[in-house]
Amino acid sequence: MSTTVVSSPGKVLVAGGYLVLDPAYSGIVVSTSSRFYTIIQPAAAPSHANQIQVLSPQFTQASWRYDVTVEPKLSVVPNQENSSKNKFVHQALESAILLATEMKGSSSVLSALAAGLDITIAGDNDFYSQRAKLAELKLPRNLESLTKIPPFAPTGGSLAQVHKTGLGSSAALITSLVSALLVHFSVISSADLSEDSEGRHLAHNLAQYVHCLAQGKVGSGFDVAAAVFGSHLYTRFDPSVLEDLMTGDTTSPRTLFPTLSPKNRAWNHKIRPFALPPLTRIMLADVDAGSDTPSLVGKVLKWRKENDAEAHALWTSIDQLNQSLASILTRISELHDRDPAVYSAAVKYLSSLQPVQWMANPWTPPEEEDIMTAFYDAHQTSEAIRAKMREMGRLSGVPIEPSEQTKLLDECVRQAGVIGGGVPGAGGFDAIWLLVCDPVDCSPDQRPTERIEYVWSHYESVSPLMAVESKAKGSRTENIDDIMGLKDTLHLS
Ligand SMILES: Nc1ncnc2c1ncn2[C@@H]1O[C@H](COP(=O)(O)OP(=O)(O)OP(=O)(O)O)[C@@H](O)[C@H]1O
Ligand SMILES: C[C@@](O)(CCOP(=O)(O)O)CC(=O)O
Repeated sequence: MSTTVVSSPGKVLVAGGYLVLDPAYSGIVVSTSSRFYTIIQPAAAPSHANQIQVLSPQFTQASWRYDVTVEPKLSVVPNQENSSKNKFVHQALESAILLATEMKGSSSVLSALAAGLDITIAGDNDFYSQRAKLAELKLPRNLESLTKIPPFAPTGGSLAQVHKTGLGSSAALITSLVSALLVHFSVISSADLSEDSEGRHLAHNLAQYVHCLAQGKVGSGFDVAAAVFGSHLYTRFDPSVLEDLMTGDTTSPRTLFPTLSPKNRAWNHKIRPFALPPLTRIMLADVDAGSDTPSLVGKVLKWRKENDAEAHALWTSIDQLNQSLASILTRISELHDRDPAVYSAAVKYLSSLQPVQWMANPWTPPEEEDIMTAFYDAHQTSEAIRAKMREMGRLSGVPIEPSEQTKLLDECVRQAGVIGGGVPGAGGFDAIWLLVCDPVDCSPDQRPTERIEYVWSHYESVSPLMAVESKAKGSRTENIDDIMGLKDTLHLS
């Protein structure tokens, strides 16, 4: 049996934090070029029938063995010699293999496991903070320096110690792992993953289920949806779809397919198309601006519950702004398609001016006016979203955009060619995102990206990430030779 490689992207929730937990609202999710990769191969040592070895070479103590029994009842049991547990990997293996036995039959699964399997998991460097590595290499914290760190670099510690950057490592990992298993066990085809097929929706439903099981709760699921479908406008599914599988005795025989089937109408999430406009670039940074507050979500939801009317008004106004931002960005893409040359000239012009100056030029060529107006609207709207999210933070007593982040973001969004920015997802001290103009024919020192790097270089707390928006829409199968450094770094033959 041949090697299967599946990758799934990370995510940035640009708008819709907290709102997206409620199916009445939606969020703008951008998927990243930074991906998680799962590589499945027949075991190197053929004596390991029905045994699965999982390896995460970027971490210490990150190798897990599982013994699989298919009949009379499926079980995936961690080997006693494992030096650590990995609930996420364990749940992914158990559920994906159970689903495969339901759909393909025990004998098909047994024959795929006959020689044992070696599974390797690798995440792009962006998923884990590279701040310490840059300091160790005595390199400045900029994009150029990040290219000098080898791909899939060892983090130097264990999974429990690693400093994550918020790109959704567990969602991307689970999505790539369960999708690779479904392909390897021939439950779905490689093509299914990249098409709007039932197979792709099955992989989505399975990944959502496993992620909820491993996290012990049903989250909004935008991170898994981004890993499966790529950038989109997300409306969550009603958590009751997973109620039966999540509650009760999960060790007793379960049947997954009736619930996870793409034909199950209880999966009522909505994935609407979205992409960032041409000649713009998302810039992300790992920020170390203050103490971490893990209970942000609980506190905000408590305030919402206790202040129903005020919260309803605030949620409604934020949702209107979020939806406006999504439609303005979509309109900007349409303006590009109408006349790419005019659009390109307009982006070059916008790149040289601060947003406050964008509408001030009386000599703007008439054919560029709509484009300038749309970019200015995007800027105004994303600033208005920030203001409302600060209000949410103030009212609920939670640092959604703490003052340290406000100072940094204000300085960034004042720069020439910067459309907008914010604190992604739940907010806090750990990250920021910016959307900047990225013109084609422009000298390097005139580029908004360079200007932002210069601003960031003055902040001890800021370390950029490499990611741009993923051009491929969600999960896909890969040829291992096409992924720079994957074979070498992982010592795969
Ligand atoms: N490279 C990896 N190999 C194996 N397991 C991993 C890997 N990366 C993450 N995991 C699993 O995911 C878990 C982390 O999940 P958690 O939900 O805490 O992160 P997250 O919220 O997705 O992180 P972030 O959004 O900051 O990337 C780890 O404990 C581990 O079980
Ligand atoms: C607050 C919330 O809406 C977004 C959390 O996003 P992030 O993990 O901070 O990127 C929670 C959720 O949607 O699961």
